Order: sequence, then structure tokens, then C-alpha cells
Amino acid sequence: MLSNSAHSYSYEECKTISDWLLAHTEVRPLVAIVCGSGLGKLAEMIKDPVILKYKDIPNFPQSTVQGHAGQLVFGTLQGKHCVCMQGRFHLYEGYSIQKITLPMRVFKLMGVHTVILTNAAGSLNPGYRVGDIMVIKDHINMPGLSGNNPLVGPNDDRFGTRFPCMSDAYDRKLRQLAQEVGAELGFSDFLKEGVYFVLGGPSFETIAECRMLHMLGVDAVGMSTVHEVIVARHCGMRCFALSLISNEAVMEYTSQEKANHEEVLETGRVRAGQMEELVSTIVSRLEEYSAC
Ligand SMILES: O=P(O)(O)O[C@@H]1C[C@H](O)[C@@H](CO)O1
Ligand code: HPA
Repeated sequence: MLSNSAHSYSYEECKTISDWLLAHTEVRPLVAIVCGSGLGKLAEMIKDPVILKYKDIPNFPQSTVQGHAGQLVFGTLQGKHCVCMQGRFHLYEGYSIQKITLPMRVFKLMGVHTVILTNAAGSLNPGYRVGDIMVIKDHINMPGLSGNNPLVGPNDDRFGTRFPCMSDAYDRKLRQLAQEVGAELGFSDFLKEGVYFVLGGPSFETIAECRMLHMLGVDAVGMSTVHEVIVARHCGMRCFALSLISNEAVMEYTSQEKANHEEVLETGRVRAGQMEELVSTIVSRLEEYSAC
């Protein structure tokens, strides 16, 4: 049973899930990786995997979206203990915003200090192409601006402060590391950095909405990541996020293009190898950037 309200998880409930997971794997993850739509293959990088399906984890939400397998993969990546979410939760699946961000608090209680999030997103920046990878430097939180923020409700100081700062949400050193690694791997032509805009979905944007986002200086639009980042930052985890540009936003009324989930998944398949290389090389260098 959930306490407080039907929509939020108490510290003790998060701890119960964390303890259950720790009892089912010997992996003690320091890094968590969240796989976006079509990016589930990232989990295949994990060595000696221990797979726990969401349906078997007490009180855990279930994945309902194609391209999100619905399991946690524990193991090592570049010798580091990691957990990989092969499938994330979205607001449009009908879950509360507290429920879709539950894994962040569970990971924190398991000992995770760094979260690497990935997503598929549509581009608003005319300089971007399908297949580009955007390092997220900042976000605009559309649901949050209208009151739907995952931290709404009583604050538990054991997780973090009532009013967390978000001007440093996306770790600057990790963003710099990503650019260095990208250059070494020969990815500079398609590695960008920009601002991600989150909306509720599941409908894609109208042409008028895309034009508005473009005027706001948005580089990419999607339906995830930001809520997880807010909760992860609230409880003191370091965040780094990548958007795979899976489609270009439709800006012209004469255009025949239509955003669709199949194209999103297909772009993920095409870029999976490079995303893997980028993420695993970043993980291999993490200690150069912190005490971990
Ligand atoms: O989980 P992500 O943000 O990668 O998923 C994106 C947004 C929608 O869930 C879906 C649209 O194709 O992909
Ligand atoms: N809009 C919103 N979310 C998305 C898109 C998009 O164009 N592409 C992938 N996820």
C-alpha cells in the first residue's frame, strides 16, 4: 500500500524496494543508465547481467510502451557496477509523476551517485539532423511550469531540500567529458549540445506548437527525462543526459512529414552502436571527474 497519497512513495517504501533489489543481486551499482525509446540495446553492454523484470519487483510500475522492455539489468560496465533501466515510465502512460520517477530514489538508496539518461527526441534546431546525438545542457519543464512537478507534495528531507536548485541540473564536467570522448571517437560531426523541452505526450506536437518551441530557442522536444533529472538532483545524484534526434519537428503546413514512433525506434537501431560507445567510454572515465 502507498502512504501519503495514492500517488507518492514514502522514504520507507522506496527503501523496501531498494532492499528487495539488493537482496536479489550482488551488484552494488554506482551508476544508473536509463534507456530511452529504441535505445534498450544499451543494456546489452552490461557484463555478467542479472536481470530483474519490473513485474517481479514489488510495488514497481510496468513498462507499457513499445521499445521499453521493462526490466532492470544489473552488472558491470567498464568494470564499474551499474544498473540499467531497460524501459522507463512516461506521464502519458497514466502513471503519476511521482511513480514515473520512483526508480531514481530507489537507485539513490542503493548507492548510485551518477545517472546517465537517454531519450529519443524531435529536433527544433535547423542545424540538427536525424541521427544526431544531443548532450542536454538544460531543460524547459512544460508540465512543471503548470504545476506538475515530481517534488510536489510533502518534502522528505532525507531525500533532499524543499527547494532544489536546477541551474546545475546537467553536470558541466560530464558534458565536457562527453565532448572530449565524442571527439576522440570521431563523433564530433553529429554530437551536439542543446536545450530539451519536455511535454506530456503522447500526441506529438502540432505545427504551431513546433513553431512556438523554435521561437523559445528549444533544440529538441520529447516526453521524458526531465522529471527523472529533477528527482535525481533533489536527492543529490549527478546527472548527464543524451537525446538521440530521431525525427525533425514538422514546421511547415505544406510538409508531408508526420512524426511517428516507428521512425523513433528505427533511428535508435541505426545509432545504437555509437550511443553504446559514447556511454561506455564516458563511464570508463567517470573517476577522472569525481572522487568515485
Ligand atoms: O523514453 P523516450 O523519451 O526516449 O521516448 C520518446 C518519447 C515518447 O515516449 C516516444 C515517442 O516516439 O519516444
Ligand atoms: N516529439 C516529442 N517526443 C518525441 C519526438 C517528438 O518529435 N520524437 C521522439 N520523441
